[in-house]
Amino acid sequence: MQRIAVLGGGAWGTALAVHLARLGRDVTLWARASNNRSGRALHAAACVVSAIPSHGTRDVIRRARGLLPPEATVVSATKGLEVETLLRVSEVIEDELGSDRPIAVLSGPSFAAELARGAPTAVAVAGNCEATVAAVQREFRSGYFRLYATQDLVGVEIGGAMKNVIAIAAGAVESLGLGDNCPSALITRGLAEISRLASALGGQRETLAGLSGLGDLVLTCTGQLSRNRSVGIELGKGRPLEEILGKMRAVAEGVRTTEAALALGGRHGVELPITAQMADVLAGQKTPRVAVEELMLRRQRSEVEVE
Ligand SMILES: NC(=O)C1=CN([C@@H]2O[C@H](COP(=O)(O)OP(=O)(O)OC[C@H]3O[C@@H](n4cnc5c(N)ncnc54)[C@H](O)[C@@H]3O)[C@@H](O)[C@H]2O)C=CC1
Ligand SMILES: O=C(CO)COP(=O)(O)O
Repeated sequence: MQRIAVLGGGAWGTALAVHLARLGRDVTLWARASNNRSGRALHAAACVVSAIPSHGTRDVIRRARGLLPPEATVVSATKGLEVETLLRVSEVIEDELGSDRPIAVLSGPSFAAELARGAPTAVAVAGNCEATVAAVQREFRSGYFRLYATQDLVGVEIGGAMKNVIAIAAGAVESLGLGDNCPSALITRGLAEISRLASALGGQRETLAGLSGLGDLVLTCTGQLSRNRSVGIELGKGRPLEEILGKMRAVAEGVRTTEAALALGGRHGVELPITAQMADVLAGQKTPRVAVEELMLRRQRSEVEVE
């Protein structure tokens, strides 16, 4: 798997390309403004890493389809859901490239800037076939990058997508200056909510206790580099969403994922109280303070759910 093409010239695509180049892989980075040479590099790729934001993935993969060798592995590094279809990103890729295509998903606590400078980082890798997962584990690992294998695509992708929703909430709570109890409760009940949705979709609850669940949730809810958390911080200051997003150059996936996750929960009869409150906050229908009050006054219940 020496020849690798990375789709997406944003922070994450660039960090992964830098990492892979450091490992001696023959890497081409495809960004929106790329020329034909980068397009042609897809012909020779043994592996294609997709780090396009979720809303652009289908279009980019569709355009790359004719250029990709049939056996090339596609590794999704995107964290989100397709709003129009409520599909996970690996499902979007499969939809476009067919179910025979080897597909893997990389997700876990991994700020792009930290991977780019070689800070120790561990992630989960899931896939539709064991050999594909093992190959990605082997090809991407380094002294500072470690990959844990799993077959649970659903758990890994729902964990990666949903943590961004809770991170926006964590940022908002931080802005309100409510102390340390409240963010801790938010992370814990956020994880319960993510696990509930993943489980209803066929994922394993244990996956959500791992790197692409608890691990990434803690990082994104508390890390200074998180864009999603920073959106929440600004919302907590009373700024309207359009103004916040208008000033941001990078993608905050949690904004779109909130709507998609809520719809997915509705479709599968899964209650997502924090996500539902965040949807109202993002729509400007409620302040973060009112959302916290309403969450606190919900009917009290057992902590552990019996399925
Ligand atoms: N930045 C990070 O630390 C990490 C990001 N991710 C995930 O990676 C994905 C990409 O994030 P970043 O690279 O950080 O975003 P970014 O905001 O830094 O860059 C996004 C890139 O995608 C391109 N783009 C935007 N819309 C597009 C479209 N419709 N079609 C084609 N290209 C489009 C932009 O031109 C830009 O090059 C997201 O799903 C994010 O959640 C995952 C792990 C870490
Ligand atoms: O996914 C990430 C870290 O694992 C990056 O989070 P943000 O998109 O909130 O910056």
